[in-house]
Amino acid sequence: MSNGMTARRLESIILPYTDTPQRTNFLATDALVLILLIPALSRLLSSLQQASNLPSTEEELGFLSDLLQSKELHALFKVHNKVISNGNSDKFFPMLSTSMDVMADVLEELISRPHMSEDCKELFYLLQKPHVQGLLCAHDSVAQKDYYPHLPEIPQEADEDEETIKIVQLVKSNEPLGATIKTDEATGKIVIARVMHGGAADRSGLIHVGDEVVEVNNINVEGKTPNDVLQILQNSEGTITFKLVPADGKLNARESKVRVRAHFDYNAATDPYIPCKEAGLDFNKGDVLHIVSQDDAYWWQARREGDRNMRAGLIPSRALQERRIIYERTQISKDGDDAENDDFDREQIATYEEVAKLYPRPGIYRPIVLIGAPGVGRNELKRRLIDTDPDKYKTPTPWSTFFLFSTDTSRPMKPGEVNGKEYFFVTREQMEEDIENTKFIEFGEYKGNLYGTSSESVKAIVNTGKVCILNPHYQALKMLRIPQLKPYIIYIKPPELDVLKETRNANHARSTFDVNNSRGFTDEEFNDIIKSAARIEFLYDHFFDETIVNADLAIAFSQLLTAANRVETEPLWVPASWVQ
Ligand SMILES: Nc1ncnc2c1ncn2[C@@H]1O[C@H](COP(=O)(O)OP(=O)(O)OP(=O)(O)O)[C@@H](O)[C@H]1O
Repeated sequence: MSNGMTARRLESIILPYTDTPQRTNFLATDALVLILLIPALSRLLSSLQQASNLPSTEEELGFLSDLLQSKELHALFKVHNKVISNGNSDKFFPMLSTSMDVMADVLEELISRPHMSEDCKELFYLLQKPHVQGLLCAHDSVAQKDYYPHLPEIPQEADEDEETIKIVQLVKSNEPLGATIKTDEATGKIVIARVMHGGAADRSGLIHVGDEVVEVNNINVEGKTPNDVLQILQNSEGTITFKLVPADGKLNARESKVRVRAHFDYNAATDPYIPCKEAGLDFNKGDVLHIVSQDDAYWWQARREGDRNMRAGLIPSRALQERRIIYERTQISKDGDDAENDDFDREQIATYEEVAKLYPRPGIYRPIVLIGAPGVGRNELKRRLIDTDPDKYKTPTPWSTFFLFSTDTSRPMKPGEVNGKEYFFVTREQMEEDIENTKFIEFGEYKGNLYGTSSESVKAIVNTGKVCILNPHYQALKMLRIPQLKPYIIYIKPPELDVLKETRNANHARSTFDVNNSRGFTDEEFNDIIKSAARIEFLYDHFFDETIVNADLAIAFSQLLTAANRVETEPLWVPASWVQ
């Protein structure tokens, strides 16, 4: 990737002085940080006791001295220390950090009900009590580790003639500082390039992006490179002191709440463009990421959802990743070896999709959609699922055109056929009009008649409190994946070719490529299944909520049952627009 993509901006992570000279990486290395707040306060207290000659009033000194000795302040410190030490323990880990949002969802859900049971009424009443809300709010603050003091900015108007300097003392602890430095291109000075959200520097509230580093341990860093500064840090022992010129009036912004699902794998170590590899966050396709900052157009800060590490890492922004994909595609089409793949649907560039949690709604079940290559076994799995509870799992009745009493038709309504049972019968004109108006998820023509599945039939099943199960053609996905239907999409993947052949032949599987279903699959058909599966994955894998490999039928089916159960009972990530 060249051609003016992003100039690589070199940054160095501020690493602590370590006991061992090898600095392996950002995450694994011992580090400094922790503001010497308590020792500083004790020092202040003892100097106050000796400082009768300070130019302050008796009253002011008395107040300060009382405050510092007060039981309340000491109790607060104890709580603070306890929270910090518990925060480092694996025993205590919040299940979620957004209980206020859940509460709002529950209230909204309750209020929308025409009738409320006594239990619901009590819950509704309780959740509105200020002390319950206060408790949940406090819970979320602790879960988000939002209890560090955010110190006010040094006033701009103070000492206009003098440069304001802040002195930050740090001590070694078990985590990295969570900040990077670079040489400012305009001034040539060393500045703080980035403060990682949730990292030690961020939580201290004392180090901000743009702060100029003047001295490190009394060594002036003017004219030095970031690497020289790292060297000083590495050679230092014990407490370390930074002398910083604060950046102009800014506090670190609060975290954004955006969650995205990643549609690509990312490995910072192999990314030549990341400004600081050690600060990168690796992730896999399908991971949900909490984007905590989008301040930089090219490098976002993110945490993996559910990760206990509160320090954010750098990931490529959507804009940057899209440019990379476009560039890669132009390279591929230049090489001309992938012409087959740039047809329909590849206009979509899947990078990140904003997601939110959808909570199960009693009596309203998400449709389950089985997608896969023809012949892979979707009908078989669907049939087995329906057999477990035919009252609960329903498949939509298809629509068909017919020409009643006409002599030249191929599909008259047969005697004994009931409209709405095997098919909903409709005139061709009506069906063509409905297709035009995108009322059909999928449709096709067979022997002169149109057949199709309408989104209304899916909705009808959902509205009667049943679980709708479908196995449409994969091109139907775009029509299905809409907020009104909220489907859960399971991709049924074939196993490796030899396992596919072996399992199907052992089971005397009937080929679906044969209209009469009267023979087994040929080798060519097995190959076609594998080929078309690869194509479906290439085009649509960013739509899949889950993948089940259909090797052993019993195992695949039990995975499908588990998935169906999960969809009914667990909050799951869906496109954010579905829950707004
Ligand atoms: N895991 C498996 N092991 C052995 N046989 C299987 C397995 N899964 C499905 N089969 C058999 O393979 C054949 C084709 O399966 P099925 O009809 O479910 O395919 P399909 O994906 O619905 O195909 P199409 O989309 O073309 O209708 C059936 O005879 C089925 O019993």
